[in-house]
Amino acid sequence: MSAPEPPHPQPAAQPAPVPAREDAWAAPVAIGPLDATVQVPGSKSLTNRLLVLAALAAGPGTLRGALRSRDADLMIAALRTLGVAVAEGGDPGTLHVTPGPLRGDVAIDTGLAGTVMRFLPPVAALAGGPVRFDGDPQARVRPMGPVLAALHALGVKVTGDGPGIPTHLPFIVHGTGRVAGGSVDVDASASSQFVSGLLLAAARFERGLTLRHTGSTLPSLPHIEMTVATLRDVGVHVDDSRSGIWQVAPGPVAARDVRVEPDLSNAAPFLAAALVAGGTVRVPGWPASTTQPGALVPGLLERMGATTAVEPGPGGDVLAVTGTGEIRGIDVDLRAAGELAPTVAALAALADSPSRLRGIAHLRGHETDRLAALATEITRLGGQCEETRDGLVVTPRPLHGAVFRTYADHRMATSGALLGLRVPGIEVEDVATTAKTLPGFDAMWQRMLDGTRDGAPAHGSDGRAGGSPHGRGAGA
Ligand SMILES: O=C(O)C1=C[C@@H](OP(=O)(O)O)[C@@H](O)[C@H](O)C1
Ligand SMILES: C=C(OP(=O)(O)O)C(=O)O
Repeated sequence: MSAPEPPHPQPAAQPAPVPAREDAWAAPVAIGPLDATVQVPGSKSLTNRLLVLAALAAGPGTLRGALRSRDADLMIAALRTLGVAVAEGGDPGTLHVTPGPLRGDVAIDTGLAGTVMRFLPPVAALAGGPVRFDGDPQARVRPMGPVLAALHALGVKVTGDGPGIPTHLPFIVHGTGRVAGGSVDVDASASSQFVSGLLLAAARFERGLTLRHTGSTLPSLPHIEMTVATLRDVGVHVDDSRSGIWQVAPGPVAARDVRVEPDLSNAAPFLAAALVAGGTVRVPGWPASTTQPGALVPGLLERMGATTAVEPGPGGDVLAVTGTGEIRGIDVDLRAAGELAPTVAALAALADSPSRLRGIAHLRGHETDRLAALATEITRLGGQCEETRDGLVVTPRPLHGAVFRTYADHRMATSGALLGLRVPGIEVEDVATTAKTLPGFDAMWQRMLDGTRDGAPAHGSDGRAGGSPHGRGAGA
């Protein structure tokens, strides 16, 4: 590993032990190698982009395999509030979206969803009146300024509780039914979602949009590429040939019938579990090509000691990750895939050598300050994890059980679960926070440990492995 950066100023005291809350979840310890297949629901990022595009489309469209979780349901509720009809099909993952004239004089609850708070203000600018946005207390500290300043620069009135252009929730976007569009500069170094939100609505601006990123760094580029790809899939012309500049032509958004890929970032902790416990974890439906940053998961896990294989399955490719229980430290720039940092940090705390995670200063504006949260909670378990200017340095130490605080952050909860596979006595506070993107996470985690598939026992009463071409619990 290269020389670690000097640590960011740390609190002098060790984190105090916290008493277990009644809702704390005793993370199960793995008692042997895993052999499980985990069916992961639809991608949050794709579901919420496809919902927005369906709402802006020229006619009714359908999403299949859509995520149903707090973030997705907040998006659905917000679109309904704006006058878009979203109806469930035969199963909850099928959503029929019928656009309508966008209504003003309404209020939108963003919860803690970055995709809702950053993607919908440009849509609200197309509504026929003021749209008020507010969210969870923690949402009120997430950065919003650049997207609101961009709307202001494009001629949209945006007001907050104080003077000037607001930089945080709550705020009001004063829709007039039209946005002239044109050129705008945006500093997206705090979140790629500022770019994605503006691009998603831009084809409906009269002159389209030319957006230039002005900041020194740009996180989550795959998520911007996902935005561009989903726009092109609905017939919108996007020129991204110049680095840091995106040009969206004005024009209709086509209605589509689309299938949502599984959420590869949510697959990450399950696949990482194979490194911690040893054995094999498989995720069916692994896309052959994708713009999801979770595409980096196999390579990252290989660098940390796993072997990976893509196997053909009845419902498409199955990614299989196999570990021995030995984990290697890693020095990695996670700028492109900050969502994976909590999983990598948990693995790093269990590794046999130090790790350095770089390029993720923007995680300080996620669901919580994720760098501080990870450093505090890994330290609470007896580990050593220090913040740097743009990441974390993790030095493995023997860990012990404690309450693992989650700060309303779903990915803190999944990190705690991963650590708990090896460290007895970890109690994950508020595991229900995983409902942000993965409701039922704790039951899925237990099923993975039981080696079951979709709740079915892995072994029949005769003790033989359940029938599938891939061994116990496998199959799409
Ligand atoms: O556009 C998206 O769907 C997302 C972009 C990323 O945001 P940041 O660029 O703010 O990290 C990512 O972390 C988030 O979970 C989802
Ligand atoms: C940062 C995340 O979410 P959000 O979409 O709320 O930004 C995340 O899911 O890791």
